[in-house]
Amino acid sequence: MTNIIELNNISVVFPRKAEKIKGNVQHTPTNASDDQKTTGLAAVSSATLHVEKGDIFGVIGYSGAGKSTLVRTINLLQKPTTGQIVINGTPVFDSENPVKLSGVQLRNFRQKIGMIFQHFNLLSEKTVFNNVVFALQHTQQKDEKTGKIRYLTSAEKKEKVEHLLELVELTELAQKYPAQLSGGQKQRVAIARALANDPEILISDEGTSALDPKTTNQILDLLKDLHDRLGLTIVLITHEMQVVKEIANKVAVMQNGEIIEKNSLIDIFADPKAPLTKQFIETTSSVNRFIAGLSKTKILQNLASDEELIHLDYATSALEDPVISDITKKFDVTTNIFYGNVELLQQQPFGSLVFTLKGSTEQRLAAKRYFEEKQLKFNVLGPINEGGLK
Ligand SMILES: Nc1ncnc2c1ncn2[C@@H]1O[C@H](COP(=O)(O)OP(=O)(O)OP(=O)(O)O)[C@@H](O)[C@H]1O
Repeated sequence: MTNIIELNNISVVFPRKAEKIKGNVQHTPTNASDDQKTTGLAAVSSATLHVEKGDIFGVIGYSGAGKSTLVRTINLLQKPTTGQIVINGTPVFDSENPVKLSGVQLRNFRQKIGMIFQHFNLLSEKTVFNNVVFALQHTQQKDEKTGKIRYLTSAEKKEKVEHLLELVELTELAQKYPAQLSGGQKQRVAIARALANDPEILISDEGTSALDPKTTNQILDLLKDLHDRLGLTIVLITHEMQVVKEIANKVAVMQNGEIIEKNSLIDIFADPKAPLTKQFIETTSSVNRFIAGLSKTKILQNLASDEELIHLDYATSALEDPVISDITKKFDVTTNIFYGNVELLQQQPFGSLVFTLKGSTEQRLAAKRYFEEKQLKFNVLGPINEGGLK
């Protein structure tokens, strides 16, 4: 697969205006100039992000981590201080070998990168139809008869907008104004507008953050559907791991202007390295809360002498066997599930189970060896020794 977006060693240093700075980003990038080191605050430090065509790349971090600043460099809404940007194989920014883009080139390049925002940014005095058609005002195409480049005709624009509104299922609301729409509907208008110039890349800057959970899922389903149908590459900024989990295939975690971890979604969830990544993952699962609450239950005290309480994570990349039913058949153990949350991540089972394993010492050992063979992470939560959990 080819990289459609390459952000290489990007740093963005803003002039030091303490009152404007939300986070505590006190460091400067190693490749910043001496001047920037003394006068600037680094919103992004030496960040490298490669996005392949067709990726849905989630960029996650808390407020002030530098996500928006980094992602806004993709369409040069934010100029990096240092680094290099290559879009679709064409360098569009390089601090070492400056790239000169004319106003028209810059506009054409930006038109191919759609963007949606948390607060939709619709024009309140324009109807849904006119909000979308607005994005076509500078659009040009080759005239089929004359071969000359010209602006779209009104009829062409109308046809295009109608098609876009159909894509986002808003045909009936074409003549409504933003104030008459729900948040989800407003974001659909913004998506239609973002797609007006047939972009290959769509950037969502907290596009679902202002929406309730049900509407968030509907918008994420729509984005996934548009990704599949139009072959879009999507870069999704969010502070919610659940959003990433729903649709992304890759993830980058940002903290203090740096990308501290990046990987495929499955590998991030299966083997998170940074403490912040672990924290984000924990927000999407309640297994740790369940385990922490065990002491308030009688589950551990009530374990029989031939019983263990097991916490097992489904987190391997190729797990298809029904392991629980396997162990009961193969090793004649019995199980009782107390907690279970297994879902599909990129079509692979992922989640956790907490269950008792009952049988002779040998049978239980054989079952645990089987988990090991399947490369499943597990730990024994009980019985409790004097020293605490075994
Ligand atoms: N134009 C600017 N001038 C000065 N500082 C800025 C500017 N834009 C952003 N910053 C600062 O850069 C840092 C990173 O901000 P950024 O908006 O990229 O973070 P974020 O992770 O997207 O957070 P949020 O979700 O809150 O927008 C913050 O400390 C912010 O205050």
